[in-house]
Amino acid sequence: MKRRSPTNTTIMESIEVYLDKHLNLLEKARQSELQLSDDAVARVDPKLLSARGLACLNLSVSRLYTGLGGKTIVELVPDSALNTSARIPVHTLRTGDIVRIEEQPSGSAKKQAKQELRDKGLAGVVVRTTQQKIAVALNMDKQVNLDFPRRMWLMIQAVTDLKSKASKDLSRIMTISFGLSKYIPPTEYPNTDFECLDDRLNDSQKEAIKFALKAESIALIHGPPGTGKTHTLIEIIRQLVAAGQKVLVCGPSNISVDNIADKLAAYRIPMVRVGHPARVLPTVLSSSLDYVIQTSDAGMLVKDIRKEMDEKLADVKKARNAGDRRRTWEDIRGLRKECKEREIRCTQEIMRTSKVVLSTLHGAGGRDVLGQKFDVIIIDEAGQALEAQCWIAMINATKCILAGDHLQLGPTVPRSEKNEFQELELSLFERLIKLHGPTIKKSLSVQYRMHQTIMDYPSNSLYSSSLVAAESVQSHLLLDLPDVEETDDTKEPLVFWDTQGGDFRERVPDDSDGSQKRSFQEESKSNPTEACKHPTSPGSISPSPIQLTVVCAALCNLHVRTLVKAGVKPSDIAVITPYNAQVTLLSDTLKSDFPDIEIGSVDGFQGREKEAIVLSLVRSNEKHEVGFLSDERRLNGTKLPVPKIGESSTDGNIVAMTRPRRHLCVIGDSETVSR
Ligand SMILES: Nc1ncnc2c1ncn2[C@@H]1O[C@H](COP(=O)(O)OP(=O)(O)OP(=O)(O)O)[C@@H](O)[C@H]1O
Repeated sequence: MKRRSPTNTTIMESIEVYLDKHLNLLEKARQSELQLSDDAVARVDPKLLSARGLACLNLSVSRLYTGLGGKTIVELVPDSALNTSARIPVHTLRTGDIVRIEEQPSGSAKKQAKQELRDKGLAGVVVRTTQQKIAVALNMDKQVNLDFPRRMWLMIQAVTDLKSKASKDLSRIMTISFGLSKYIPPTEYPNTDFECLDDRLNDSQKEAIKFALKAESIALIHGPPGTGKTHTLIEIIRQLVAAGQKVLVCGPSNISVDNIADKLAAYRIPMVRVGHPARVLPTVLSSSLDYVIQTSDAGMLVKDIRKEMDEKLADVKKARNAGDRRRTWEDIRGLRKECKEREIRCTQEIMRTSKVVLSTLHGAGGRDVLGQKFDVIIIDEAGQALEAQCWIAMINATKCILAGDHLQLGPTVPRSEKNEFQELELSLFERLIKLHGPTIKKSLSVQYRMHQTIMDYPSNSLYSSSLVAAESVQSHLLLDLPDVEETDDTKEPLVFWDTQGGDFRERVPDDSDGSQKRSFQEESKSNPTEACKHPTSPGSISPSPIQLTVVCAALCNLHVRTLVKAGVKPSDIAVITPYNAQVTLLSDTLKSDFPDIEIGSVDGFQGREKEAIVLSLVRSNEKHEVGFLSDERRLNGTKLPVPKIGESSTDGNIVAMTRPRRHLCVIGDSETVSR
């Protein structure tokens, strides 16, 4: 029998099938997201949302003013008629979060009346939170309303474009991505044509840089945690700019883009960061498009218009009747339009002259970036991006460099009971490696973050023991930091507080309100014992930091306090937990004493590092259910070995375990987690 190889026609057909399937899943995901956000915000009792830290109730408007980019900012404070305290109750809202502001219906209001109030609500982005106020930039302009369904819509557009191109003019990147062309790696790197601008680069980084610069159309850089992926990309960007090329740098999240912008800022390269200023790191704000516009000559004119808008906004309050009010709003709308038009002209000029443009992958689908021509597109954290997200930026590209680690958290897809979106979890980065094998990538191997002991577990379980700890970090400990005393904790890189056997069952909120709350409960567990402020009997808990020791009680608070007492700065510590409810509880108990401590979720901490990480795993129940922790995505597609007490620690969050530099403390029930 003769073996036949597939013809181009059959391959084209299979590409079409693949893209159609993708489109179908994205559309379903969009519908499901719309429904979910509806469920979460519209149908769940606001009190329940507030108890989860996802909403703030009983606030009133204290001020309206115009902020960066001509956006109307509304400042909210506790309503004195409904609150005894001037402090906003504990919540998890952070700068950059997309929120809705709605008038609160009275408890007795009819369902329809409540819905009407909801429909009148406005979306916005949190620009500032303090204990006394929350400021929100209102989204008057639909363009900037990048909520999840809209982001899905951008992805659907990208795949639709891809499908139409697939039938006529496929670029080289596309033929490689769909297996129509073989990947031919740039095999020769004459040393003469490459001189590093950064003399600290190690050999694997230099190899990856040469590979990426030489590649004709596409190159992948695989960077396990702390191996200097961002560092390597900075050198690539500097080299490209030095060669007169224009570069678009993207990532799936704001933080992935800002990590690069932050480091690039030191080299004074003309760059601009596109995106909502409230969602940009403060250190990057001076490169943000809105800021650059504001400080330009054209921006000065815009500033005057904004001043006039503020005066008009103040006039709205003073208006004597509905007619006056309507006319003032019309004036404001006119001024806002003028402001926008001037800003668009100014934006085009800035985009034209910037050598480096940075934006999220979704931002690349916005009008500021669309229409610009780039020589190279760089995507960082590509292992975390949905394939469709990458195509938003790559659709017209002639050369792409993708950097990432497909073994860390993959793309986040909407949850569904039937697991129907699982196929979307395969990132383009991972698919390309599967399609073309290791020839399409170069891997970085020296890590500059973790102590050797912290590194060993992720290295052995995920990276075939290929990671090497740089000399500068392999034995560094908390006690080596200035002003830190030597204690049992500060001289240990790895501590496991095992709550197994102790009476530390998790708290499930009262379910008196019916089944609609179940998903919230399932998503958000808290374990008050792990988070409690005053340990019940600290004397009975041996704080001896023996690696992976079984102790009766493991208390997150106690551990943090012990570290701080030994001289570790709260700003060098982060507490990570997979559940929002635990974040709220920990914020409640720790933040007032240590405002600089970071408390967050596993997903939110990807790409970050701290000297010490306390990982609170929460789950501890009779049935030994691990729920979220057993999520394959969080296990990076790798089956974890069952831990043997005293031998190795394990949890579903290896990613979180790769964030500390000198000290990792894992708190959890070894029996629950091992199952
Ligand atoms: N060649 C090098 N020499 C010395 N330090 C380095 C080198 N490369 C990177 N580093 C340092 O290693 C740390 C991690 O680098 P970077 O943030 O670029 O890693 P990463 O791979 O992007 O990390 P992750 O993806 O895990 O967040 C940084 O502190 C960086 O300064």
